[in-house]
Amino acid sequence: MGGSDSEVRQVRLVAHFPGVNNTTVWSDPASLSQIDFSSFEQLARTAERGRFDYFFLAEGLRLREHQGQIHDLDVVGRPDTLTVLAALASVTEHLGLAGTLSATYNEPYELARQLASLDHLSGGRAAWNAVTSSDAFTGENFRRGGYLDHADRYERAASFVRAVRGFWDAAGEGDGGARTARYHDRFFDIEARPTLPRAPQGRPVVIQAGDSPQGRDFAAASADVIFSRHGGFEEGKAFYADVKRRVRAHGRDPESLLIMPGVTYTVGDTAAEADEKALHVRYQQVSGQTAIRFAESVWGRDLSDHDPEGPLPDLDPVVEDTGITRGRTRLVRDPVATVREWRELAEAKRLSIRDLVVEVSARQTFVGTPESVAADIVTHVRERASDGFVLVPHITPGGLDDFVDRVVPLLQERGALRAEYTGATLRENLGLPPG
Ligand SMILES: Cc1cc2nc3c(=O)[nH]c(=O)nc-3n(C[C@H](O)[C@H](O)[C@H](O)COP(=O)(O)O)c2cc1C
Repeated sequence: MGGSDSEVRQVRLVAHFPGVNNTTVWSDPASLSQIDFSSFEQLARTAERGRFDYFFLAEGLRLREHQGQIHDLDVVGRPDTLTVLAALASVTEHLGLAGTLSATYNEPYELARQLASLDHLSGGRAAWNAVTSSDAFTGENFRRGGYLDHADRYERAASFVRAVRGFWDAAGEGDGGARTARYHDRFFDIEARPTLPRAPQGRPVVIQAGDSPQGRDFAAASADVIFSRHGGFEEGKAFYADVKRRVRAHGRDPESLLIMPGVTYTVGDTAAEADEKALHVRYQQVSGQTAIRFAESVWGRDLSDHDPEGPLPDLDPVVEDTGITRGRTRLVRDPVATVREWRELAEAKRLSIRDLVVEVSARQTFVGTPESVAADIVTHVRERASDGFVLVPHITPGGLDDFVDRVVPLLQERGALRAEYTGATLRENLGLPPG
């Protein structure tokens, strides 16, 4: 991508269909169903109008729980990833279609076949976010696969991705258009021939999301794209440098792995208006009840008798895994240190529980006028804090409209975003080497 330093580096853009958490302001009348196809279609069409690289679905294979009850402060439930993407293939032409599918709970042959099918149906636009899935209780839904330790999940994922790629490669080779691919290791014992011809991309695009050293190495060894949480400028630069170093250590061209942090944004006519809007959105995202549940997940205790508009609980967190909140991907690793930091912050800024949760959990990455947001995005990519962004809107499904109408044209004027799609496949549009 990018080319010489005098050229403007191209910004890669991804539209994240909002998940079932409180990033979306579900109480806003503009927020519609997270299940109806019309919502997926609207967001995908908007992304394609904005010349985004791909549309992206996260996945949760079990409903979130809090204190043994379904966590129902936001919306609950979402349809199957591949089914939605297949339907979207018929209402879009160029947009990539990326689905999160767990390497812990699926089977390589089946998934390789499903992704190859999506690649055929969409004319070369399929992508797979190969996650390991982080919570043991999801494993209860999959008795056969069960749950694995963190390190085992990455070992299985590496073996899984190798097998999936092997099946993609075995298509179109050998007698009758396919050769037998064999995988025998600790996790798999498979000998199979693909049932489809070679996919248009050969190998559909593989994305990785996982932040530990093992996760980063897994991506450095085998992914085309990383979906990260490091959207801020300095943390983004540190993450970018770390991952590209790992990519080089695996003997790969650093440009062959794209780093795409998830970010949120608010645009306004003036900087002051954008700041005001952003703060308003944050308090809508974090209701009093949401703040208490968030605090409970860190303290590991019932805090329902606390006033969200009052001071932080004068209690120590319960350190052992109480399972009070299950099914979130973002868990605090060290509750004692986190609570200590929060106490200091709350005292210094005189924050209530709700103010504190707003402060630590829901800050938008880009806030400003369309001009300043476009300039910030170009700066992040130029300075290698990222190769682009996964935009997570706070309204479902219309939340990308203002970005596409107001920021995209400015990125195009600066030469940082394509005016038209030029590649035949997602891989080509992303500027990745052939699969
Ligand atoms: C940005 C990001 C997004 C993720 N999205 C999902 C998801 O949609 N579904 C899922 O099952 N796991 C998801 N995960 C979980 C990871 O696959 C992984 O299991 C978890 O982060 C633990 O690995 P780590 O210690 O390497 O981060 C996500 C992780 C990250 C960092």
